[in-house]
Amino acid sequence: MQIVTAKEMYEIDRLTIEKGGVDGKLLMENAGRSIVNHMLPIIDRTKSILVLVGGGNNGGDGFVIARTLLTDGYDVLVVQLVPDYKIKGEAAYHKQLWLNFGGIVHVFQDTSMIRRYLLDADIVVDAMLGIGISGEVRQPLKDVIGLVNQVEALTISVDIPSGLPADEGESHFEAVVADYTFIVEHPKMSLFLESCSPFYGKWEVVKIGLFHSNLSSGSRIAWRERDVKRTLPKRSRNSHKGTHGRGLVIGGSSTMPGSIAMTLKAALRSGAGLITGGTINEVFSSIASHCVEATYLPLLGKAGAMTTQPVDVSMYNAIAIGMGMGRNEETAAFTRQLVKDVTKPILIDADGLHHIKDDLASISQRKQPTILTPHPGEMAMLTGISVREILLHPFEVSKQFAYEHNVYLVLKGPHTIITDPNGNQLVNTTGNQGLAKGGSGDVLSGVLLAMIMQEQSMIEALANGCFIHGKSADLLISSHRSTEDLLATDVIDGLASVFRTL
Ligand SMILES: NC(=O)C1=CN([C@@H]2O[C@H](COP(=O)(O)OP(=O)(O)OC[C@H]3O[C@@H](n4cnc5c(N)ncnc54)[C@H](O)[C@@H]3O)[C@@H](O)[C@H]2O)[C@@H](O)CC1
Ligand SMILES: Nc1ncnc2c1ncn2[C@@H]1O[C@H](COP(=O)(O)OP(=O)(O)O)[C@@H](O)[C@H]1O
Ligand SMILES: [K+]
Repeated sequence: MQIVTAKEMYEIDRLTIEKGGVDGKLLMENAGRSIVNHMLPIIDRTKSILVLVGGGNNGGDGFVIARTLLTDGYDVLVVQLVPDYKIKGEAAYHKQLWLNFGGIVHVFQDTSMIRRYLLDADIVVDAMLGIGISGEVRQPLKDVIGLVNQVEALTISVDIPSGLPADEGESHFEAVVADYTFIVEHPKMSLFLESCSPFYGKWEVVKIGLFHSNLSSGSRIAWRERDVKRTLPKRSRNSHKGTHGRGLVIGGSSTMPGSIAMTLKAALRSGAGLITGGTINEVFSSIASHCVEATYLPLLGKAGAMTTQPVDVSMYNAIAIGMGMGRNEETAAFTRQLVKDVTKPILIDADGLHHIKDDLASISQRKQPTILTPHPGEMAMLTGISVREILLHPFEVSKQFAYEHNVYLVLKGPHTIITDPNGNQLVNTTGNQGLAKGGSGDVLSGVLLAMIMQEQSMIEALANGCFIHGKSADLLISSHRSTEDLLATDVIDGLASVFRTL
């Protein structure tokens, strides 16, 4: 499912009309009708429906929705928020159809009129502003958006909640807080931004028959279950433990022994053939009892943390480093040296990211894939860009960084963005706030390590790992866990139910 900017969406519209020969009026009809089909399970004939129509094509969709519902016997009222002369083109055509079919258009007079209609409505269809918004919302729409957000009625937004930007980078907006949004054809970038996603409510993408095209701006795809099912390698009946990779996890320190244990266990639970934990002597005993299936590589420690030493990694297919290592300077030097020497794919997380912060130039020279898995705070530390700016432009910041440093970047969050060194991006669609707890990242690293050792493209392996990790949390909170009590170790246990369905 391609994620688009407003500009890309207009380009796809244009191609559909010019190359595909599909009339814009037909597309609008398709959009309105498809949205009604998606609305039917959540509305019923006893409810009164108010359609708020703006001056662009989003409003045009609103006229089609109103007509489709009216002809199906629903109680529908249309309020047009702009003067008649502003309704043009395809929207004017569909307004005329609405009138031909016996519909009435109530033109906006003042906010008290809107307040009255809103109080009488059970359902509000928000077709005021779509992806054509520019600048701050003007009056009277600004007030109307405020009123829509005050009333009890169920709010259904068409394509995008009115007032919300489609793209990243906007920090000031006033928008409808929708209960449902039916997104036309492609999710817009803002659906995956922390500041914007709550406005969408529950969402679904409705297909209207647009042209399929490869955008010149590179691929940006929402990674869903069907993608995982398509790309996840199947375990052969004849496989042996060596087939699924031999992985090394380096981490842990006297104060943080648990994190490496979680990474080891998660890797094993995600199909890795053989996993070794590289950690200091004083940590072994405490973690070995938690993960008896792993083997261990003793490393030299000083003051409870790893110190500089050579490590033979020749027998491993991939390495994960950083979890629970601590920030000691000798540990940092050890990490930097290892990352430089190792000619295997290497995943760097947590403290490991701090250690390589000033060594990104040598990372970009690596011939084998380097995978960095920062959360926004770690990304800020790596880039010198504030967390606020990162969250405002996560797609752009990720793309620049991955390209500049020749790395695979997994920028973690409610919508984790995975970027390859060419700037292709996959966005995870699973996970919930139960994961916002210590240890979730360690588990993710283990799942990712297992994935990258199995045959699949690197970016898909990372996206599959993120999907599986989030899905485990989703299944757990839909059964016997809550977002409050969910623990990282539960997410490891939950991996079984995810793999059974894939
Ligand atoms: N080809 C088509 O006809 C299709 C149109 N579609 C719909 O069309 C929408 C995009 O249509 P448009 O490009 O006409 O854009 P919009 O419908 O988002 O709105 C543009 C209108 O809003 C006004 N406006 C812009 N910024 C404003 C602000 N800050 N405050 C107040 N008013 C403002 C403009 O004056 C203009 O009248 C999509 O979101 C989608 O709903 C889809 O149905 C897909 C197919
Ligand atoms: N609100 C949320 N919704 C969905 N996933 C989340 C949320 N918060 C965190 N996560 C996921 O949980 C993991 C947290 O990783 P990280 O921040 O490194 O945790 P830690 O360092 O505590 O182990 C990431 O995979 C992230 O995507
Ligand atoms: K809208």
